[in-house]
Amino acid sequence: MAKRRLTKQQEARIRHTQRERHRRAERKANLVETQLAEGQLGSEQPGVVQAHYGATLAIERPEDGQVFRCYQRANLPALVTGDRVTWCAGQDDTGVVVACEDRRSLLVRPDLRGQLRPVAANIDQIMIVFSSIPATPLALLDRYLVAAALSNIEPVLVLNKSDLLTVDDPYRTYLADYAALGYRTLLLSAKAPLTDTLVPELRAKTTAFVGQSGVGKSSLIAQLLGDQEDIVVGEISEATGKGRHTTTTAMLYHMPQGGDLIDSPGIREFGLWHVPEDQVMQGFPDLQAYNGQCKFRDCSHRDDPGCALQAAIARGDVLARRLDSYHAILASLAEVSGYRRYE
Ligand SMILES: Nc1nc2c(ncn2[C@@H]2O[C@H](COP(=O)(O)OP(=O)(O)OP(=O)(O)O)[C@@H](O)[C@H]2O)c(=O)[nH]1
Ligand SMILES: [Zn+2]
Repeated sequence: MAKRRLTKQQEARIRHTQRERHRRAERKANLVETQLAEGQLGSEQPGVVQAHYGATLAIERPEDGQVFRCYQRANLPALVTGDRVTWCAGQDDTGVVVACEDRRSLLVRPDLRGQLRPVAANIDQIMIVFSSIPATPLALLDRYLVAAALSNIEPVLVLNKSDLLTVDDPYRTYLADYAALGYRTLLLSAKAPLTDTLVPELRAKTTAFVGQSGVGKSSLIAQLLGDQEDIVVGEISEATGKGRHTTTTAMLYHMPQGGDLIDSPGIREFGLWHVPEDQVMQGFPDLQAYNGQCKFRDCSHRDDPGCALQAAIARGDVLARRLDSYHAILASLAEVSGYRRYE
């Protein structure tokens, strides 16, 4: 996927265009309300939010894949990519969204003022991609797992670049450790066909890919989408005048071999969004099993007497590095107050 590096001038132009578009959209939204009131719109039909641009939504009609530029009724909550909606067609590939289905899951992230904003809906699973080169820190993987647990989205640990692993590579052990903890795991290479590895895991589901820079997310996604990305984004550009290079909104794609993909630069950084300190333990089911069994209620799980976690480690029932990871994540949260560090 193309990387975006914009100059200040380009950014200013984009902001200007966005403001203009927003104004036009507001006028259109009023018009749409009038049309709706006067019965000038088509009958209600199902749709999927494929992308979200300021005040307009790209709504895909599932039966033929055609994309419509829609406004949403004022009484609806903020809709996001992945939302299943009911909408009515207007003139010239436009329409209005009149209802939104309940969401199976919702990714939210704090904005610059710390308010949680929805980013994408109905994601079923998150592929946490990692590699030995560059070496992904295990605490980072654990951080993604915390974020996945808090979002109620199933994580899958994907060790990419299997072609670079040595026979006794420690990353093989790390992957096996996660499998032993009960997580789904995959070992694969973006340099090889994904037909028997990744593809079957994606069917009939909506997936997002996350992971640190350089682990191979773009390579995997490019192989999964083929030429699709251009086709889909091309359609949107035509409808809204917004080119692909200015698109930072989450996009929903259909993968030719089955399943949907929701992707954006922001979503790829998913695990680095703020995590509330008191909920970090939720991403560590193996540690959580012992939570509350320590001698002291305010046990720091370090060298306190009667710590159930330290005892479990000593018995070999818990991996020491998972507790290290837990402490590292807590420390990183305490270091700088709030989410800004992770923006
Ligand atoms: N040997 C090997 N190289 C790979 C594999 N997957 C990706 N690469 C290479 O790793 C480098 C980084 O891959 P990308 O797909 O750009 O990684 P990314 O995760 O999208 O990185 P960002 O865009 O920075 O987030 C590229 O040079 C790829 O060719 C793999 O399975 N094996
Ligand atoms: Zn303890």
